[in-house]
Amino acid sequence: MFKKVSFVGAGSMAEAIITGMLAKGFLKSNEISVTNKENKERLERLVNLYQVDSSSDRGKVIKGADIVILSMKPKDIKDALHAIKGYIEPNQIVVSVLAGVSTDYISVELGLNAPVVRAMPNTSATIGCSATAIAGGKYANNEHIEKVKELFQTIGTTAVVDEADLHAITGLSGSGPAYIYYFAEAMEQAAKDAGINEEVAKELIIQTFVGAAQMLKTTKEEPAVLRKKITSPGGTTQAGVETLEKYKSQEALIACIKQAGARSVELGSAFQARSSTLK
Ligand SMILES: NC(=O)C1=CN([C@@H]2O[C@H](COP(=O)(O)OP(=O)(O)OC[C@H]3O[C@@H](n4cnc5c(N)ncnc54)[C@H](O)[C@@H]3O)[C@@H](O)[C@H]2O)C=CC1
Ligand SMILES: O=C(O)[C@@H]1CCC=N1
Repeated sequence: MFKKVSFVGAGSMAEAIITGMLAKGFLKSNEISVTNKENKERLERLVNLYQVDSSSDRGKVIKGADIVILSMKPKDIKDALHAIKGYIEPNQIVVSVLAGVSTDYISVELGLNAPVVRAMPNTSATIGCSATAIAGGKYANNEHIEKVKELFQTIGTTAVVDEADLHAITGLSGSGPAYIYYFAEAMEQAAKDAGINEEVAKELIIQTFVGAAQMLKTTKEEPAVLRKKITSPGGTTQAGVETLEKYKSQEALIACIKQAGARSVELGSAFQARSSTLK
């Protein structure tokens, strides 16, 4: 069991994970400790909403934690690592949810052989529905990975992957909910254009997403097979999908996911360059 989990960075991803862990009763509020950079309001928000412990004293936040979760933006990682490296205790697992930044970079900047594990969750963690990919760095053994898995299982499903795959996975399931919301926005606009009551449209759209996701999960049928079952020859679905094809929508979505993965590589390579100049 965990005694304490600490967050360095108190933004939306930290909040999503905290909400999920508390909702599952994985930890009590006072077993979660959070620190942030300058944004005091963010810290206050988390303290007021979730009664977690917080401090601007990084040593205090990190002390006694089983897991220290790094949850700042990639641009802030170097400063953050330098500010905490003096406080990391032996056997503490350092978990990074940052897009692109490698475990090697984190180990080099920390200057420690601490076990570093990367996790790529998504914001559905807020309601216990994240899809989290997990990869261990060179100092992380199976036991460390299992512990991190245990934590992230409280906020959804987990999959242990090779670190090299995390770039593509970040573009797929880390950013993934945003693509679904983008699609939902388009459906809302189409309903509005058709003069459908906003509340009615919202409910219909949400249930359409939930139902389709449940169909994929429950029937385990291929998406293309499920789609064909809806598509009557010469019917409405065919007319709709043909329009999607006219706009090359599938190509656009594939390019979108690849581009997001490529951005993760780009973010990561900037950090690789910096760490190797330090060696
Ligand atoms: N938002 C998302 O859907 C997902 C985000 N991520 C990753 O999570 C990380 C955080 O993303 P968000 O929570 O969306 O960002 P955010 O901007 O909401 O939060 C980042 C927080 O880190 C704090 N911070 C900056 N420098 C710091 C330092 N030196 N020490 C302590 N705290 C510091 C900032 O004050 C801010 O509150 C990013 O690296 C992102 O790649 C991963 C998966 C999904
Ligand atoms: O947009 C980003 O960079 C982060 C990583 C995955 C989701 N959000």
